[in-house]
Amino acid sequence: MGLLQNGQWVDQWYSTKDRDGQFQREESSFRHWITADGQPIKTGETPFKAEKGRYHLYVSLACPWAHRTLIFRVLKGLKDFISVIVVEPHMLGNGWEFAGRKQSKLAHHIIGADRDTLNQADYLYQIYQKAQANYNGRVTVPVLWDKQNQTIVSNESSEIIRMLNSEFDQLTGNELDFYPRHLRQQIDKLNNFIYSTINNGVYKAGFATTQTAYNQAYDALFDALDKIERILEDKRYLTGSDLTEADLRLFTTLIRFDAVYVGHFKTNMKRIVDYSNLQGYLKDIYQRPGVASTVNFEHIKQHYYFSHDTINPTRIVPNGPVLDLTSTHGRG
Ligand SMILES: N[C@@H](CCC(=O)N[C@@H](CS)C(=O)NCC(=O)O)C(=O)O
Repeated sequence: MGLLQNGQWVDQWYSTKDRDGQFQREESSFRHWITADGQPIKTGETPFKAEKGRYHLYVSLACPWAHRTLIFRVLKGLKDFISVIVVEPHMLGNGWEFAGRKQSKLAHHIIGADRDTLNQADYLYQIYQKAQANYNGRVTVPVLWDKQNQTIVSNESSEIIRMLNSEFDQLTGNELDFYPRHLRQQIDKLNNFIYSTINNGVYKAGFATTQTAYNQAYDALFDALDKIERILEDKRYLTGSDLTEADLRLFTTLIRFDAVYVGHFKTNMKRIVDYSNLQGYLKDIYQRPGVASTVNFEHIKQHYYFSHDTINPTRIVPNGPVLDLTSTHGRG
């Protein structure tokens, strides 16, 4: 894996040297917004109007951030409006790759990964180069691509899901609102807490290169899970009886937890199945129509165990665990 430096691909792992062994996620670079009427949210910004067939998502089925966008695409009835291409789960020397001829020898094709039939790229970094020839930074999924202007609208999942939540409603007629005005403050607060301790917290534990950095992340993560377990004691979802963005953002980490993070990232004080409220809540969301179709455990496990060879040098991908996500969730 690597990054683009002045538009050139450089194979390089995350550096934790200057931060006492702590992993820090880089800020996303493409931050434009699609709007319903095509008016940019800030004056002078490039306009991107919500239109059927104009936009495209490049995703990995393994990635929790990309997963958010896939869930919103399904729940907001956008499958016929926004197309999708899935990268291979193995992220190696060339970063994210598409299925096809030029695939590196080590990475192998996993069912469910696609060729880039839209831009004919072999690697995701070529999509970034196409959008900005001298781009500097990491090459991450998800990418929201504009077919009309041949550029990246956004590579920030938290903002992509906001656009999908509201800006296409006039076209789809789907007015489900996962970020309702009256809950925004509460959702934002939950998001901040869950992002730093849980969503990114598992990575902080897994990518730590000192015991102290790992310990800090581990403690904050399990304190946070205990807190969420208590919130879910008398509420079906985080803010009450309605599913919101905060739940969907938490879900993509919870669904990977027992399958990957417990072992690979050493977040092993407890599994999600050991928490009665969290496990029921996880199943409840998984069983919502459309959600299970966005979950691919083969891509999830292949990605983490195979790509992070500093953590798992043998690249052996475990066969287990056996997960039960379809039995009654009991959260009604
Ligand atoms: N802030 C970004 C983060 C996305 C992200 O870090 N994606 C990971 C995969 S889970 C990635 O593509 N990493 C490649 C890299 O860092 O080089 C978002 O939420 O959209």
